[in-house]
This record gives sequence, structure tokens and C-alpha cells, in this order.
Amino acid sequence: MKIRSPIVSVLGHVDHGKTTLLDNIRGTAIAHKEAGGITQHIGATEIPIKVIEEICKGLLEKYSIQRIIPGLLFIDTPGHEAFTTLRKRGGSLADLAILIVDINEGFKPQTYEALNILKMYKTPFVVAANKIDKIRGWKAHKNSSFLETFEKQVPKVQQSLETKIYELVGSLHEEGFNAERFDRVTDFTSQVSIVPISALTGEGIPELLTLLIGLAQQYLKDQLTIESDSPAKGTILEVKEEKGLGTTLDAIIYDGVLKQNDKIVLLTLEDVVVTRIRSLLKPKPLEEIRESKTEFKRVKEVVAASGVKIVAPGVKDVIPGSPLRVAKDENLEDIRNEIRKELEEVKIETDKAGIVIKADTLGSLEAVIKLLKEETDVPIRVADIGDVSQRDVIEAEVSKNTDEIYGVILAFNVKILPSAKTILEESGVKVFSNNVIYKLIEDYVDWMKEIKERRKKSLMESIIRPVKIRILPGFVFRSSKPAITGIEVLAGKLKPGYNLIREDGNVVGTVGSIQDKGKNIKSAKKGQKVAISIKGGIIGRNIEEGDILYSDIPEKDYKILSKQLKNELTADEQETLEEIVKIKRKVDPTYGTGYSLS
Ligand SMILES: Nc1nc2c(ncn2[C@@H]2O[C@H](COP(=O)(O)OP(=O)(O)OP(=O)(O)O)[C@@H](O)[C@H]2O)c(=O)[nH]1
Repeated sequence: MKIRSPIVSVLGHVDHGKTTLLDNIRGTAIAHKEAGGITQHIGATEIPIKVIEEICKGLLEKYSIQRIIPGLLFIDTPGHEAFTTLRKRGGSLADLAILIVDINEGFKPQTYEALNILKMYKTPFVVAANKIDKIRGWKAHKNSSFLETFEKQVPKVQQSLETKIYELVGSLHEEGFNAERFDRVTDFTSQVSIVPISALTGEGIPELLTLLIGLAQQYLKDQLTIESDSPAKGTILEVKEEKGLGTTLDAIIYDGVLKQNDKIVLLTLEDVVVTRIRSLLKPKPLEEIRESKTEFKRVKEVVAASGVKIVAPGVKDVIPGSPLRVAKDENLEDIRNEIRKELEEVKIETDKAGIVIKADTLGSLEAVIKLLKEETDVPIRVADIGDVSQRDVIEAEVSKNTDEIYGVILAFNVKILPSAKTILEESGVKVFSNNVIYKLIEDYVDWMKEIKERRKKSLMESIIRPVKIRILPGFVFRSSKPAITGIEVLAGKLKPGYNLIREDGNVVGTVGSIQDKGKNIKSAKKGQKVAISIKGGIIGRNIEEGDILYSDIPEKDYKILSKQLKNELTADEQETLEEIVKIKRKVDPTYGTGYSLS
């Protein structure tokens, strides 16, 4: 048993300082040569605990934090694209994350995106409120702890920082997180810590690192306890062509040991591949690269947590985000099946009619599906990795025949192939494309809402709505063929073509035209007094002056009204509809049974 370093990812909006923060941590670590500097991995950088101790200048003691973990393994590629690639079944490969926010700009689209993804994977994170050195009047103290440098600022500057922190607390609150400045956090399991930092001056970084160490040791011990001689588990970060080596795999190993000649199982777009490791490579220190001109050195084995380059035959089609598992002859079939199942779980191809989703990696595909399902219950016909192809357009077109809102392709971080473009317009399939997942989903949901609204409106236009009118005594202009009389609309909206019924349920005739001050109008609203013609009505025979008449709502319209459109009716229409139902049931007791307004 061994405790490994936690894997840490940095996420945040473009230009908020992800790269600068990583560079700062790396640079500061390298400067601490006597303590061992940094260990360069493929795709990741490890900062040993001894170096962190030096950077943190006594903070580990101050906060009584033990030194159980060997260090922190930072993923070199920041951003949520890398984060979603680094998936592992049931969660994220990153044990911890830093969500970086420019304190002067606050939350931006990709900040929300990152937060959504962290929420989805349930990854513990701290918020680094970056660029405090840009606060007006700030006096920088290079590499100092936040609390020290904060003490030395004038009150106005301190106040300005506090205000900005509270804005972040507010934004996080809106997203369902209880957050506080780290030194005011009372419960690290339920509250998110905000550490004010400057990635440029290094201020606050001692606290940021201290907090990561503390959180990892306090809450992730089980997750970080591994058997260092068990067969390795990992995730493929990148599939890369490397001069003289062919296609190589950059992998992050989070459990066990990976050895040269190990048999490994991986995923391609279509299936599982099994191959044998020819060599394992690690980066060479800079000085040695200059001498030998190759960047890598061979190693016999790597133990988690580790980033390593794998040279193996037949890995050209392996996908980023693929799981990596070491198999022995006796369990090869089991592992193969397990991994195949993992692919099938993500690539859904179940619903007959539904949308098509294309994404660049397994992890991002998973994230799009998960976040989509939180927003809507729209079915999915195809979910797959890769660019949008002609076949995808055809798939979406098939769904479109069932329902226009399914004739859609959601494309996350992928291109539309030229062959797909040629048939796209004619097919009428709509492509939504965005590299921010929640925006992609939002755009689709908004469009869908618009269509549904439009449908509802035209449905509303096509059905008979509840109306109640009164024949105004003394305003009968003609008694029959057709009857013409003044009326008042008591509820709803009267339109030509509506059949009218009496309170006893008898049909009296059909509204012909509606006139207001001698002019034909298309409808008359509640409160309006107008003249109408009633085809089939004979005043003095089936209609009397002062009578109350209602629109005659066919049963099928009543069903639509009570099922789909009940929220569209005004209060007086609702009330009138109930009266009409009672009247209709005098004639047909089964009218509209099984449907009710409530
Ligand atoms: N003043 C100040 N500038 C900073 C700080 N951190 C980053 N910057 C600057 O902000 C700009 C963007 O920083 P990056 O580190 O490239 O941001 P990023 O989030 O990695 O951006 P992308 O990789 O493009 O998503 C650069 O010009 C940095 O020098 C800081 O703490 N203070």
C-alpha cells in the first residue's frame, strides 16, 4: 500500500491566468533546487512535498497539516477540455481542481462551464481569485502569503478586495455553492474556499498549495491509497505522432504500476484494442535534451500517480479519454469486456427518434449527454465521438421526420466535414455548434422552446376557445337569415365561425361576421360590445334578448385545451370552460370525461 500524489487540474475562463499559475508554480518549484525541484512527467508536473513546504514557508505547521502525500501532480494542460478528457469511469481522473477566476472580471461563460463540469464529476475544488496585483493601489510582495501581503495593504485596497471576493461568493451562491475566503471557512466539506492570489507575483500561492495539501489529506485519503504493485489503471490524455516513434500515447496513471512489455487494453472509436508496451518514456531534463537531441528517456516502469508516454504497436485509432488497463492472460477477456461496456455506455444508440450528438472526446461526450439530460428529456438517437459526417446528417434527418425538434446535431468541439455540409442545407437538419457545453445546450433548448411556442400558438389559433356572450336587449337589428344583434363579450374572445350554444346545451347557430362601429373585425374581446350575425339563429325563437350564449367547444378541442394548453387560458376563460363543460354534460354526460382542468 502506498499513498500517491493527488492529480490536480486547473480550470477557468480564457485569459484568467491558468497557464500563468501553472508556470508560476513550476518556476518557483524549479528555483527550490536544493529541495529536489520538480519531477517532469509526460503531460504533468509533480511538485514534491518538500518543495511545497519551502514554498509555503511554515504554513503547513501553522495550520497543523501533516505531510502524508508525496506531492501534487499538476496536469500541464489547463482548461476543461483536458479535464473532461481525463475521465475515469464514474468520475474525473483529477482528484482536485483549481477554478481560477480573474478577481477583477468575475464569473465568465467558461467559469460557469468549468463549475458545471466540477459539479457533475463531484470534484473537490478551490477557487483561486487571481490578479489581485491589478486591484487599484495594490502593493505587491512577491511570493508572499496572502494574509501577509493583505495586512500590508491600505484599508481602501483591503476593502476593494473584500468587495470583489463577496461578488465571487455571490456568483458561487447562485450556482449552489456555499463559499468563503479560505481563512473564514469553518467547514471544508461543505464550503468552497476562495484564495486570493496573483499568478504573476506569486502572492497567495503558499495558501493555495497548503489548502490543496490539506484537503487531499483530509478528504481523499482512501482515493489516494493504492497498491503500487498491482496492474496499472490510467487514462489516455493524448494520441500523438512522434518523430521516429510512430503513434504514441500520453497517459496519466492513477493506480498501480505500468511496466515495459505489459499487455494493455484500450479503446478505439469502434472497439477495444489489446497491445503490448514496447517502451515507456519520460521527459529528459532540459540539459540532457540539448546534448542528445531527443526529449525522452526510457524507463522500465512507472508507478501511480504518473504521466508517461507509451510506445506500442496498433494504437493509431485509440481515442483520447480512453481508459488504460493492464491485463494478464487470465483476466484479458474480463477486462476487454469491461472496457467495451464502458464505450457502449457512453455511445448511446438507443432511441429511435432523437437528436445526434458529436463531441471530440469520450469525456466531453459524456459531459454533453449528462448536462443535456439535466436540462431536457429530449431523446438521443446517436451519441458519438468525431466530426459531423454525412451519416450523422442522415441520422438526424430520419429523426426529423418524427419531429422537427429532433432533426438536430449538437456538435461540441468538432468540425463539420465537407461531405456533410453538402447535404446539410437540403436535409433541413439544424446543427448547433459551440465549445462551451452549457451554451451549446442553452442554444438548442432556446430554439426548441421557440418552436414549441410557435406550435402552441398555431394550435391555439386552430381550436375553439371558451367564450361567453350576452345578447344585448334592445339591439336586435334583424331577427333571422342571418340574425343580427348587439352583444357584449363577457369572457374570452369571440371569433367568426364559432358555434354558439345556450345554457341548456342547444346549438343556436354560427357566428358569421363581427362588426364594431360598422367595420368588420376579426375578433371581439371580453368587455367589448359589438354587432354580430348568427347564421341559423332566429331571435324570438331559439334566441331571446338578454340570453347568455357560449362557444360550442368540440370534445377534441376540450381535450387539447385541458391537456396541452391549460396554462394558456386566462382566468375568465378557465371559468367559462368549466361552465361550458357542465352545459355539454347536460346533453352528453360523458363529454370530456377523463380530462379535467385541474
Ligand atoms: N497582472 C496580472 N496579470 C496576470 C496574472 N495572471 C495572468 N496574467 C496575465 O493574463 C494574461 C492571460 O494569462 P494566461 O495565463 O495566458 O491565461 P489562461 O487562462 O492560461 O489563458 P488561455 O490559456 O488562453 O485560456 C497574460 O497576459 C498573463 O500575463 C496576474 O496574477 N496578474
